[in-house]
Amino acid sequence: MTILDKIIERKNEEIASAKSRISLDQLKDTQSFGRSTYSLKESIKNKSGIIAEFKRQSPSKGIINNSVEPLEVVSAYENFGASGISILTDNDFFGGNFNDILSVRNDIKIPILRKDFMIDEYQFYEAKSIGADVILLIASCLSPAQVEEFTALAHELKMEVLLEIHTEDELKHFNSKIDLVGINNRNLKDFKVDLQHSVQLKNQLPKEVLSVAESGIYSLEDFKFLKEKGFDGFLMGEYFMKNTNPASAFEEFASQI
Ligand SMILES: O=P(O)(O)OC[C@@H](O)[C@@H](O)c1c[nH]c2ccccc12
Repeated sequence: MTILDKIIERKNEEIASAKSRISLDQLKDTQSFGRSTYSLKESIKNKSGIIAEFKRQSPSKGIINNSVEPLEVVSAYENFGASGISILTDNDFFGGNFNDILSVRNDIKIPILRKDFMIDEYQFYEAKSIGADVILLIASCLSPAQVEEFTALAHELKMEVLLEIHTEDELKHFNSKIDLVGINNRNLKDFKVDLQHSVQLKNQLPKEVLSVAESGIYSLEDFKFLKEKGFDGFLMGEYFMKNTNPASAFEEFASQI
């Protein structure tokens, strides 16, 4: 059983228990009041392209940073030019929770990506109710038909979709309704990072599609390499979060690009 299988198994239990507390019908009545929606497609074109991730821990790295508050970190990311914010809401494996989005959404005026393992329509209503603008769909957890169905649902709820792929085979999950395609430089099965592989995969996507390089961007050189190869967005978590002060790490990085 891979780590991804374990995460999905646990996610199914988590969703079942959430449904027993709040039914889908009840959830549908919950509005994300007081927050306008922001487009990542727009913001990626107009700013640095960096989607900075608030990430406390991960299965591959263990604890990354357990002593910073989401608002102090993500508002600095916004101020220093991030195109968007990614916030992990998976608790068991990544140490995140809904409150990490709830506690920042009224102060953040750039798109917020709810980063989780989306496998059930229930989670899309949850995402909307906590104030997310963008949803991640991971191809390796879904069928192409589910990707289509969930994309339509996200759009109905006025959220954009970032489809994450990692293999050539997963290119078949792409459809023209998808807003952005993320290519994960990290293989979720063995955690290996390969930037060249991502570039090769990107070149097989239609030219006009907005592309995001995800994970394992650990230096200015990595960033510049991927930018040169035509990526529009850059999803970066650990590089900033591993510092005692992620905000100043972001500021320094942003001043060099
Ligand atoms: O911390 P990194 O290596 O910069 O990676 C960020 C982000 O890409 C990574 O957290 C991620 C990419 N796809 C995911 C899917 C689920 C959970 C996490 C992820």
